[in-house]
Amino acid sequence: MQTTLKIGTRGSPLALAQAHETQARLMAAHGLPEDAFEVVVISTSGDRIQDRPLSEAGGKGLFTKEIEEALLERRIDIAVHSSKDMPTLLPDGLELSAFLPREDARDAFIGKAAKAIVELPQGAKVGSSSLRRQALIRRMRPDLDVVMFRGNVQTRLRKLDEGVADGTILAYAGLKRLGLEHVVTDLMPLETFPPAPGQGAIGIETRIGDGDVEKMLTAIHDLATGQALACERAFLAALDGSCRTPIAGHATIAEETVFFAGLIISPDGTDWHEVKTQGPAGDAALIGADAARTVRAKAGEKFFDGWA
Ligand SMILES: NCc1[nH]cc(CCC(=O)O)c1CC(=O)O
Repeated sequence: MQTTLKIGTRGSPLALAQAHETQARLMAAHGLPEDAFEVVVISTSGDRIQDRPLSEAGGKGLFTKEIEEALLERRIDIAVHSSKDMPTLLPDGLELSAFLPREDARDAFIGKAAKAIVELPQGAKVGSSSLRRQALIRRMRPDLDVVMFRGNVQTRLRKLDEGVADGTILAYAGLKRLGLEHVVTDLMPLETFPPAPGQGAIGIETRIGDGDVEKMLTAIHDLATGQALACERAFLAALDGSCRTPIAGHATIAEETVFFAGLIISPDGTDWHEVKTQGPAGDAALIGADAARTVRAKAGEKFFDGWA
């Protein structure tokens, strides 16, 4: 009997679904039994903080710190994450070494009476705590009342039932992975409501130089998703850190070409700058970083004043 591969994950229903999807793909790719793996649940600060927006509590990294410590201390062998929640800079010694084939990257609207944002009456309440979603909602419908909304899908659906809000927006990918796509009443177009960099892609973090684990992951790595993510994460990295601006970015790969669309938008949704670009998929990271320079130049440094 061989040693088990320890898969580290948060304990939320979505995180567990992602860990189990990773396990299932590894089992299928290598003909391994279920007990060749152990799913190790790790609680993170992001799971414990429920009373304020994560952007206020420290933002990215809140869902990953404790899991990365476990990885570095060899209590786990791989860490399964929502790529969207991953900081652009990882701790020394760790890397994102594989991505599973991306799910639908779009945001989904869940409405109660109104089935789409355009159908909401004047002044209706839409719940979201994501800076990007808040800004994009305000851009579409400045009249709406954007209210702070956190918690898992079940909590949010209950809040909708209780009338705390008339609608909310969540990642379609997460809802699908939870088998909850039936609650979706509308899908937001990529062009007018672009997703967060990394949305819909499961990323697997490992210790740099862990050859056995890397070899194992090669069989389940999706090349196109990896290239798209390299582009989106380079875009984010080149903008991040210097500002807390809502950022959207989405790359697709076709015929060895990466197509990227990125957006930065003021939190009130009144000012935004877009970039659209393409290039060889092998240069995905360069193209993402270049797109960040382009959009930053378009916006001017003044754009970042006030919320930087
Ligand atoms: N920050 C929470 C988070 N991280 C990843 C997802 C969804 C799954 C994904 O994007 O892969 C979600 C929930 C949401 O945005 O609805």
